[in-house]
Order: sequence, then C-alpha cells, then structure tokens
Amino acid sequence: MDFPIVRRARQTVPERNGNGPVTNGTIEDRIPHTQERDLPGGANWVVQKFGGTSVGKFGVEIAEGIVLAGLKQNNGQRIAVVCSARSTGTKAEGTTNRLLRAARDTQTGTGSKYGDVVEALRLDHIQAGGSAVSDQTILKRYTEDVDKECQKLLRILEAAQYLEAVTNQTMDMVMSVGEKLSCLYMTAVLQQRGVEAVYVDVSEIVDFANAGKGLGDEFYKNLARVLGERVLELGDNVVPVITGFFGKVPGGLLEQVGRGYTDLCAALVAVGLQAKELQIWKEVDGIFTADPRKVPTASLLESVTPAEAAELTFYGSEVIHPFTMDQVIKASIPIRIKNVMNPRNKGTVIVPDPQDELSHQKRSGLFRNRSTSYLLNHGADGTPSVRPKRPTAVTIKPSITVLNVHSKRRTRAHGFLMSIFSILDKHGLSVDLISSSEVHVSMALHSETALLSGNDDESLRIEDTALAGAVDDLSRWGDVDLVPNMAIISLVGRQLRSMVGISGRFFSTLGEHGINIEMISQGASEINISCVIEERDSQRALSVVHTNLFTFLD
Ligand SMILES: Nc1ncnc2c1ncn2[C@@H]1O[C@H](COP(=O)(O)OP(=O)(O)O)[C@@H](O)[C@H]1O
Ligand SMILES: N[C@@H](CC(=O)OP(=O)(O)O)C(=O)O
Repeated sequence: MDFPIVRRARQTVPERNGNGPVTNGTIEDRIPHTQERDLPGGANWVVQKFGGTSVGKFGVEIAEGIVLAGLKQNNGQRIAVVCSARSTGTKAEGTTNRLLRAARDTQTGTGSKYGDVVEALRLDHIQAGGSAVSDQTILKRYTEDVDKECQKLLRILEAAQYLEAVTNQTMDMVMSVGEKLSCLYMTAVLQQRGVEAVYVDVSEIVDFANAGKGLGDEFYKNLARVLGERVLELGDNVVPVITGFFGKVPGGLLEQVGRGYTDLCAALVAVGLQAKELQIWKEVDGIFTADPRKVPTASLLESVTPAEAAELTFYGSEVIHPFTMDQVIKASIPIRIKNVMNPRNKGTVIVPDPQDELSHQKRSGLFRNRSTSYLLNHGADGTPSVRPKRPTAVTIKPSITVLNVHSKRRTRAHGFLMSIFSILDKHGLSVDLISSSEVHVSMALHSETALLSGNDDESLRIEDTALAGAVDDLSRWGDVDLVPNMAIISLVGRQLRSMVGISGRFFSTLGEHGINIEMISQGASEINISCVIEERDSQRALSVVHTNLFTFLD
C-alpha cells in the first residue's frame, strides 16, 4: 500500500538549567540484608541468571569462575542457576530466534526448512558439549538428552505443519526447547567440574487452578511458591540448573510476557527461595550512564531504582525485563547486574530509593503534591543535600515510525482519541510515545521488523499488515501520514523531576548540534524525558547529550 510520507519538525525553547543536591546515604545502607528479613530455615540462596549470549560464549567461564568460585567461598551460600537459550553470536541469530523462525516455516509450505533449523541447533549444542565436557558418561547422557529434545521438537513442528496452525501454545512449546538445551548444556559443563548440578525443567510447571485467571499477583505468587518448592525438593548440596522458560501460561508466554522472559523466571525462583540476592549476569559491568559500546566515556552506575531500570529497558537499553522488578522488590530482594567477563566487579544494584518511598507516603490518595520535590532536595533532618543532581542515563530506541493523525473534526476531542486507540488496539499496535492536541495526535511505534520499505519518499510502501490495516481505518477519522526511520532518545533519572531546566537543556543540546526533533513527550513519567529524532542522528545525539548533560553538570 502506498502512502504519503511527510516530514516535519518541532523545536522547543530552551529552559534555564538547574543544579542542586540529591539523596543522602550509601548504597550498602539501602540494600536489604538477609538478617533483616525473616528467612525460613536459614535460607542463603543466591539466584544467578545467565543470558543467552553469556551461556553461548562463556559456558566454561561461568561454571568455573562464577558458580564453582561462589560455592568454594564456603559461607553456606547456595546457588541456583537459571539460563536462557544459547546465542553464540548475537541474540538476533540465537537459538530462540531460530526456533521462532522454524515455527513460522511450518506454515510457509517450504517442506523441511524447519528440519534444517532443528538439525543445526542439535549439532551446535552437541559440538558445544563436546568441547567443554571430556567425561564420556556425562557427555553420552548429555548427547542423548539433546537428541531426545530435538526429536520431540521435530514432532511438534510436524504437527503444526499438518494442522496448518501455529497457536500461542505451539510457539511457546517450540521456544521452550531453547532453554532446555541450554540448561542441559550448563548442567553437563558443571558436572564435568565436580559440581552436583541437577537439570530442572520448569517448562510445564504451570498447572495450578489459578492459571486460567491470567497473570495477576496471585498467579505470580503461586508460581514463585511452586518454583521454590521444586528446588528445595532436590537436596542439600545440589546446584539446580533451571530452564528460564516457565510457560505454558494463559495466552502464551511470548504474548503475555514477551522476549527476555528468563529474567522474570529467575525473579520468581528468587522469590520462591527467598534468596538474599538475584544476580543478572551479562557481558557488561552493569548499567552505565549510556550504552558503553556506543559511548566510551559512559560511567558505571553503582545503583539504579527499579523504575529507572524499567524505563531504560523499555526505551532501548536492554537491562532487565520490566516485569522482573515488581516481584523481587516486593520481596525485598536486591537485584545485581554483573559481568560474566569480569566477575569481581561489584556491578550495579537495583534497589528502591528511600526518598521515592518518602514522597509516596506524603501523597494523599488520588492527589499529588508537587512540593514533594522538597523531599528530594533535603535529607530526613531537613538539611539540604549536598550532592549534585544529574540524570541517571541516556538511551536510544531505534526502528521507530511516527504515525500522525490530523482530525477531520467530525467528533469532539475525547471521541477522536478514543477512536484512534480502539483502531490501534484492533490491529494489535502499541504506542511507545504519544503527543496530542485537540485535533492532532502523533504516535511513535516500534517494530523489530520493518514497518515500511523503500529508499525514498516516492517508493516507500507499508510492509507491515497490522500498520497497513490501522492506517486504512484511521484515514476515516483524519489525514494520516507516516515518518519512517526515526529513533526515540530518552533521558532517564529519578532526579529529573526536581531538576529545574533539565528539559530545556536536553532539547537545546540536540538543537545546538543540528539534531532535528520530530516529536516531544514529557511529563507522563516523572523520570523520563523523551523525544523522537531521525535514526541516522542516533549515535551523534547520544554522544552530545552524554557529553553535555552528564560530564559537565558538576
Ligand atoms: N545503559 C546501558 N548500560 C549497560 N548496557 C547497555 C546500556 N544501554 C545499552 N546497553 C547494551 O545492553 C547490552 C546488555 O548486555 P548483554 O550481555 O549483551 O545482554 P543479554 O544479557 O541480553 O545477552 C549490551 O550489549 C550493552 O551494550
Ligand atoms: N531466550 C529468550 C529469553 C531470554 O530471556 O533471553 P536473554 O536472557 O538472553 O535476554 C529470548 O531470547 O528472549
């Protein structure tokens, strides 16, 4: 479908920059310690979650330098390991993506294409095991288990092809094989090094009566309890290696929780065991003021709040799945982001900020008092805090298309917005950022796969069927245009709400460096200021914002 593509830009007037004090106290004061909590039976668990690329590239280092080293500390600490599906290169080419592609291939009628994917995955895992495990008994058992899982997977895919349907449940069953193979591998690698590792498949664990009611608090509470019980059954010296896939959940794990679900699984295990810490191991030292691979001067943050971590993840810095924090923080379990390549580094801790708690307590019911910024600028004794305020991090989300709708004024404003949102809902499109006036609405939509294709305005076409359908329906309500190849740049930080002039400084920094702002959204979240820019300006925008708003603020 062809559509007019229009490019416009709006700039803001810069505000004065402000500076000032922040919260008092050290991070260690803020981390809840085991002895402060009521733990049953002296539990001393640390739950270690390893991401797909970490298991894919550093399986042996994880076993020796992290798990075994942790056990040798001899402080009564127990370790539970949770793994995602392996990726030996990038996540895009990893096991989960290949499995999802195999499931889709069953519907394209290209015969055995999915069979090739399964065989490639089988060989990949067998080869990885072969190079990390020399004990023939362990290796034989591992190879047989991998073969068995791959045969089962083939049968599921054949059934989907025969039935000409891939349901959410089928997709989940196929996807779960990634975590199963990965955990079989880590179990064998640990056993080879003398660890009493036991493979724990939790992919079928959801069978309790509540499952039908959706993924509410009760569901997660039950799931955490059952996961904890399953691990505790294993005995005293065992290191459980738990599949980071806990489907089949009502509506499908992919649909309900989305990619990155292993973080949530690990969080629930931590809650079930009342662990003293949840560790999320990655290939970076922790959370930085900007993506350290793009901004070499970015600095490591000692701590961030759960809300900051969630905003950063949503707006492009894949730090931790946003559903994870809720579960763990409610149970007073700190989360630590650590680096598999540098295990000695302390990493970044995710803990709530007591000042945030304080400002929540001062709120009276529905109504919020802006004067809570006083609390953010003063210590508990009323003295002004002395540390300078600064944003926490800057992040970029690429692959954004801006969708603009100008009302034909056939309905009043509230009806207009209602119609727009019901159309987006009908087509399953979700909005990352929105800015609206009475008769105009601009929305930023994100998609990993191209929404549009074409090299210039003339040849641009809508690729995505959901977007094409939405544009068709929206055209009845107003004039629609699309702006492709955009990115969202977001400034995130708990102190932003009390930094007078920070938005002006953010936008003027972009403006002064010739970076055009297409759309602005501020205020919906007190800890995030975002705007849409052209994707080709992303790297430059990240650098100039980091240089001007992080380096020179003191
Ligand atoms: N603010 C940030 N701090 C740390 N990492 C970031 C940030 N923004 C983006 N990243 C990127 O997030 C990725 C997280 O680490 P990685 O171990 O690769 O993820 P995963 O565990 O999903 O495999 C890194 O590639 C890093 O460059
Ligand atoms: N393997 C799943 C789950 C996951 O959490 O992965 P990772 O921990 O590598 O982000 C995915 O790719 O989404």
